[in-house]
Amino acid sequence: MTPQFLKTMLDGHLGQIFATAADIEAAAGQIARQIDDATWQTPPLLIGVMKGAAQWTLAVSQQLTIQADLDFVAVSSYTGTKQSLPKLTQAPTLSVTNRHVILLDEIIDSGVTLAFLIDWLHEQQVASIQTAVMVNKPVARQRAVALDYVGFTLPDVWLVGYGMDLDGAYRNLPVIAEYKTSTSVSTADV
Ligand SMILES: O=P(O)(O)OC[C@H]1O[C@H](OP(=O)(O)OP(=O)(O)O)[C@H](O)[C@@H]1O
Ligand SMILES: Nc1nc2[nH]cnc2c(=O)[nH]1
Repeated sequence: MTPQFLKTMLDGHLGQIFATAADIEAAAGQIARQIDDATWQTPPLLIGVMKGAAQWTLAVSQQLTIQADLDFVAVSSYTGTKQSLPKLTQAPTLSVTNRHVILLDEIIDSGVTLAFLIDWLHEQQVASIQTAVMVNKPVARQRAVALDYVGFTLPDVWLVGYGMDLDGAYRNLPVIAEYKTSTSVSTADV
């Protein structure tokens, strides 16, 4: 049974629900355990990629039991479902030089955003970079990016919820859901 409010909010565009809030918290917890168990010469610096990665960054960072620093960058490259060149609209406030950075993003799709940020972090002379993504959509990859921690690997459909948007909407949905660009009326899931 799909909560009625999701159907109402997405108004005929709701497709498959791939993960609930509980599934996402559990995936974030497993990743936090792996980060806990890794060997760190200095506390890692977690950097969330705003806006979309806000929820994911907190889900992972709040389940860590080791000391870690937390910061954010803002990058924007999508208007609707169309991508343009990524722009760094906000740099981290902490110094990243010589830091062991964990980049957290809620989704990797073409890979252009994370590849751009990884290049930028190398220019700032970080000590190391790891990546932790909530969703890996590998089908349309254009830039290869090494993924250290992955929550869910999903098909090539437009996703919304848990930070993922369509023109700014739906980020607050507590699930990862498919947004169908063509509307359909179904009674199967009522
Ligand atoms: O792998 P890619 O194809 O580059 O896509 C991934 C990026 O797309 C979204 O960013 P968006 O530009 O929509 O900004 P947002 O975080 O503000 O939603 C998302 O937050 C990722 O950062
Ligand atoms: N919201 C959202 N942002 C993306 N950026 C790249 N792929 C996606 C996607 O499927 N959904």
